[in-house]
Amino acid sequence: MARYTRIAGSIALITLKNPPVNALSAAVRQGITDSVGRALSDPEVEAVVLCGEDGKFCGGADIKEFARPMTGPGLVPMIDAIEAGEKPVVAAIEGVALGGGLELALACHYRIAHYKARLGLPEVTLGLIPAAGGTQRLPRLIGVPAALDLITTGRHVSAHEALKLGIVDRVTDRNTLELAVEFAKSVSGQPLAPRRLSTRQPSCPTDLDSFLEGAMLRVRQRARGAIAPVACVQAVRAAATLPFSQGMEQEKELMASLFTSAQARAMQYCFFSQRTVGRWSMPSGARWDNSKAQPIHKAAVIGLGTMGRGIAVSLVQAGIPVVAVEMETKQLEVAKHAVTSILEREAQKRGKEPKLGLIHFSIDLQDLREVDLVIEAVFEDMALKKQVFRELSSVCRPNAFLCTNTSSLDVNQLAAATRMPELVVGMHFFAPAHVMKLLEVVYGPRSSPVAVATAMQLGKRLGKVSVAVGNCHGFVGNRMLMPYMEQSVFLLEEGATPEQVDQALEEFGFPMGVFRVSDLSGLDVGWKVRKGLGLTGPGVAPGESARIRQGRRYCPLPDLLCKQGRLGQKTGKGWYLYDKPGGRVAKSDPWLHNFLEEYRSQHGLQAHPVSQQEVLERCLYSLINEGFRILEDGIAAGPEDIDTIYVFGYGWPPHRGGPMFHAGAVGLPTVLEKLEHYSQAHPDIPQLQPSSLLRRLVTAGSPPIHKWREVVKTVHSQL
Ligand SMILES: CC/C=C\C=C\CC(=O)SCCNC(=O)CCNC(=O)[C@H](O)C(C)(C)COP(=O)(O)OP(=O)(O)OC[C@H]1O[C@@H](n2cnc3c(N)ncnc32)[C@H](O)[C@@H]1OP(=O)(O)O
Repeated sequence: MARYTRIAGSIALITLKNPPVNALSAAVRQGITDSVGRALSDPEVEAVVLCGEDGKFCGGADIKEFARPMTGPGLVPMIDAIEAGEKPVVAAIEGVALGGGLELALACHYRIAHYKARLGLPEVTLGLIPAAGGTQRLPRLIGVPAALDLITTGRHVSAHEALKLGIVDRVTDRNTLELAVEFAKSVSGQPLAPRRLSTRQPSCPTDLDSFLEGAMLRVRQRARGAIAPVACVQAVRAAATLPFSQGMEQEKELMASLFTSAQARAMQYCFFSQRTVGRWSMPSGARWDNSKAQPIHKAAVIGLGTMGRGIAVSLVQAGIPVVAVEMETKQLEVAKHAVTSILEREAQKRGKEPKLGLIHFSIDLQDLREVDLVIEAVFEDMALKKQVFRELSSVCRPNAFLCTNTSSLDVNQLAAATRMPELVVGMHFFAPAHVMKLLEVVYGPRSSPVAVATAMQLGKRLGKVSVAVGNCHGFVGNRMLMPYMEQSVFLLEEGATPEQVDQALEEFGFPMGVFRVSDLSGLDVGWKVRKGLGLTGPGVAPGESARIRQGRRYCPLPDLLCKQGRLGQKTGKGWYLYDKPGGRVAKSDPWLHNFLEEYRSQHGLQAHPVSQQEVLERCLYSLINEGFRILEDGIAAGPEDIDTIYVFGYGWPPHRGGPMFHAGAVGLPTVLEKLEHYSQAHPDIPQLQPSSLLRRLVTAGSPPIHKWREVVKTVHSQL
């Protein structure tokens, strides 16, 4: 709803009231419409101030209403009525003005923002365009190039940037409402026509056509198949080339095609999933709302390789004092230089001073005596990590939390090396750790709820999307990646090329195919893991066939490349060829194609054409199948957790919702049928055998994804 009050004699104050973000629900739209009508018709009212309750202007349209039939007044007529009114309306923006919230503010004649406010049109991130006039008014206010940037990226801007761009008229560190009321009084009676954005001409680059063509090209490349960013460019083109009313018509048509699209549904599911994972739970019954996080006043990072440096930077940027530890002076100096330059570069990007005073570099573990939490980020080696944990356990305060940054190692084994195993959790960061949004918080059987709550809370402070997961090899993300990667190399044995597999995956929407990713991260990473698992190297039983391990199909191709020193970009060759070691541009490598042919003939393998469909089905459905097993095992609390991990950490295209959402969208019976088909064709690949949870879900009539947890619960209760 909206509250109407009269203040300072002649000012009508309309306050949006719909916690937690004052979203524009039907009741709020009705309240605004009624209040604006009342203010305009009251002769004693000279001007109107519009604000949001509880220091938040407005978080936009109520996304929860999108799935229901529309009721109440429309957003567009409500907004148009404000702009057309004969009394000045001033938006007093605190907190956020996002999406429909900013569109509402753009219809006001003046905008005053608190310096901490954030503004933006993030509709594109929900698979939509700003269709309450946002695509038509913003270009008329700040020009086509700046508006196009904000609308196609959906990025939020600070109040100061909004002032520079011309979105707001004033920024204040005072009481925004008081200033807005003073301001409203001062502009009362002044002509309103120049303040109505719908009547303005947008400022366009002189070479508008080539500018828009270039923008469309860039947006298509970045969009990876998403349709909303393309529609954003089309709508802004309409603003630049058509009168306002025709632009509004185009905006409406474009929105109509997006609103009910599968992509919009997927992206809105991602939005809510990201919030769902914050309400974490553990099989023990510990949950986000019954477990209290401890405050972290000071932290430490042990091991300043690539991961440790990124983690230290994240902590400092979040304002947390850090002790950064390396084992030797020389390594410490190199790391110190690297961390300092990242901090300086990042601060410069944000127009701030680097918080260099917050970090203390040391080679002395005794410096950890005062810290509340340690993140160990040494080399991925169990014996080494155990040694570090033993030392930490004797040096740190008894109640200090000990976290390991590991991508697959057993958190429980590390916990066992300490005096307080309940204070040990995994914090699986993704490289580069100060950039990537995902954090897997891994609890072992002995991790206490308070340790999990503290790590989750810390993740939030670092600006991460944190997902609590159980302890198993590879946790959620990497465990699901294993069958996916295995299928990709099996497909090479059967006749595909890395180029074909990558192209299929990139057309699906991944930023990079599996082989290009492997070249980027280094083939030796997986080689080491496979050695650890006894799949290659000295751990393999003598006489075991090259293509069978532990009774199932194995592909030695990645190991063979590693043995030849083809480790990917760093050695200038891997699955592709690069112009030099460290080169970034992947080229097809005739050597590799010959090598694959020789390999197939050596092993008596008949190459056959592999279709794009087969690549996608085998790679993606094997990954999804593992996701079902993870749910069954209770490693992830729900499909939203898995999907959030994949969207934020593994490049899964958000417009496809995540792997589990995708399975639901394709249809669970189809996924099951395809897995059965491939499993029969390849009985030596157990990962293709459909999981029992998938079968159960299909038997239960393939319920919608938000009901899967109930089916998982019945599985667990029967165990
Ligand atoms: C013809 C026109 C038809 C449609 C027009 C659509 C235009 C639009 O306006 S689309 C919506 C655009 N707005 C957004 O995309 C903003 C989304 N929200 C956010 O980015 C954030 O929530 C935030 C506003 C920046 C606040 O962040 P934070 O303080 O971290 O809180 P959260 O945990 O994210 O959110 C708290 C709580 O509020 C719910 N929520 C947030 N925004 C909306 C919304 N627009 N509609 C409905 N609900 C919203 C969110 O889900 C959380 O709910 P929980 O139940 O607590 O999980």
